[in-house]
Amino acid sequence: MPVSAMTSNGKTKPTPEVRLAVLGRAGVGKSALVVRFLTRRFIWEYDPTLECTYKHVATLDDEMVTMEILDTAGQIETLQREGHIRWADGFIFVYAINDRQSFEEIVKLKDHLDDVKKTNVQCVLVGNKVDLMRERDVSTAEGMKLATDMACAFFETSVCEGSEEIYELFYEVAREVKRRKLIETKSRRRSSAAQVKQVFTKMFNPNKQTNRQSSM
Ligand SMILES: Nc1nc2c(ncn2[C@@H]2O[C@H](COP(=O)(O)OP(=O)(O)OP(=O)(O)O)[C@@H](O)[C@H]2O)c(=O)[nH]1
Repeated sequence: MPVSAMTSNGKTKPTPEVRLAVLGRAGVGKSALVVRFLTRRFIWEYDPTLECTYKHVATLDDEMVTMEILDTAGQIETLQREGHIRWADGFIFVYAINDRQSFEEIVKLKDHLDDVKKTNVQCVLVGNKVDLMRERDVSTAEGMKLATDMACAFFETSVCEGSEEIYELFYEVAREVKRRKLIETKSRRRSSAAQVKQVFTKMFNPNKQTNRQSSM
């Protein structure tokens, strides 16, 4: 059921919804990241095969927003992943800094996303497990470079240590999605207002076009 917020004139309006999907190779810490964001707690083990969607109401820039967060499983069929991509408005790409393959997989995931969405999407890139510094296999500079190529923000996190970036990154992508939706709504309204104007012009000035043609 959609969540509602009370407006200043006493009416209720549904809060905008932002759907986020968390993508990345198995074992990079996607479930841990989502659970840390929602509960501020770290749980060491999760069922790797489980996919979960969570609903979370947050206050973003003085407005309530309902966030739906899909924690995907690392190993899934392409068709299933396409379904996730179509469902979501924004994406959190996660790799582990001690797992080079997980970093390389991000490029493939982003390409797949671009193929399915065929439009610019809001996303962030996350290099997790920075507490395992000695096992580091992907440098911060490489992460930053990839984020620049993907035109998105970059965060390094340690979900087990609970770095503040975890909260920031969810809000960053939700804020971007909200902004895009607002722009889309405005331009939709503008184009339907233009259509209405055109209909009225035709109804009340049926000869307008003819006159213009004859005066040429
Ligand atoms: N050291 C360390 N371990 C972490 C961190 N985040 C997650 N882990 C551990 O990494 C393992 C995998 O974490 P998950 O959250 O299950 O990873 P996942 O990406 O959801 O994996 P799948 O569900 O298989 O796709 C678990 O043992 C976590 O405890 C972190 O920041 N540091």
